[in-house]
Amino acid sequence: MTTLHITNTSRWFGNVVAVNDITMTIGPGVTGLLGPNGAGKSTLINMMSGFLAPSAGTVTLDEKPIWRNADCYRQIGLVPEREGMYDYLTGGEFVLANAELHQLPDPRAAAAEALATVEMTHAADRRIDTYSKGMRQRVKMASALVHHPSVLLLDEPFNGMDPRQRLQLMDLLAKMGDEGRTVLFSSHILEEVEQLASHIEVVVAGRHAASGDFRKIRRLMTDRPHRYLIRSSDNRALAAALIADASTSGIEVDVAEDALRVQAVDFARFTERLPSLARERDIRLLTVAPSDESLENVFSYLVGT
Ligand SMILES: Nc1ncnc2c1ncn2[C@@H]1O[C@H](COP(=O)(O)OP(=O)(O)OP(=O)(O)O)[C@@H](O)[C@H]1O
Repeated sequence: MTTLHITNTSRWFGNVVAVNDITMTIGPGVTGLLGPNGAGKSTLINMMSGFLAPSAGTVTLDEKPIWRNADCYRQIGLVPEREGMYDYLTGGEFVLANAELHQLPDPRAAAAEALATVEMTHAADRRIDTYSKGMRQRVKMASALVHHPSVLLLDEPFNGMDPRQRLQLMDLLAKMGDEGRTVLFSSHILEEVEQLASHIEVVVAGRHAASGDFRKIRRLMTDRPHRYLIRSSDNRALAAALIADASTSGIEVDVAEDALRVQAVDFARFTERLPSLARERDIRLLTVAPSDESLENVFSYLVGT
């Protein structure tokens, strides 16, 4: 069993605080690290993989600090977000180089096995600059897996993959999680995380926003107050009906937009009541659009900013 502990960890770059006093534990199975762009996910992953020292706090693997600890590196595989590959090598040579760096007893066999795991054997002798983005991603994955690490860290691994490649990678990660490996992947796409990880850690603006079961956190997100932009055949009559209903806490008539801006406090009740309130008054609903659905807003709600 391999467990990563991040304890009161911060990392700053000059006066930018990328990670701000985060404490979390990542155990065996698949964990999703979710957060909008710039939240600090890559910085966290780089500290977990030993590429970056924490400015404060500790990052440990089974109680041992990871920074400058070669024993830990042997247990960790990293699939970085950046491309940064030697394009003039073939995929096979690239994976082999990593097998040799790890001083594996039979680097060729290990490289061949890792390439087979990601279904890249057929393209192993082609230069990396002829690969598609998805193929590059798979070769990076093979290189991270070549030494059979017990911890696999992946930074935005699904970026640029087509749906089939995405499913393949999801299956592979799920299998590794089931085998008892500690797998952590970052993403800013809720649906991606939902499909693969039952346990998630949410970071927003460098801070730890939520941790735990995906469904619990999804419910928190769904239950938050929502804002809508509504256009109808009679905005003022609809506004009067909505303000009398307990599902709504605020309404603004936006004359310029010829619309209503509505704050719904009870999401489930609001989505059920709005159509009936309109129907009862012969009002036609023309537009009902959420106006605060960006991930940043959803996440900000979780951290209470
Ligand atoms: N080497 C660096 N020097 C200066 N600032 C940095 C450095 N690395 C990261 N940052 C800053 O730290 C913050 C967090 O960045 P980080 O890349 O960890 O976020 P992220 O959640 O991975 O975002 P993305 O999904 O866009 O990669 C950002 O404000 C970023 O600009």
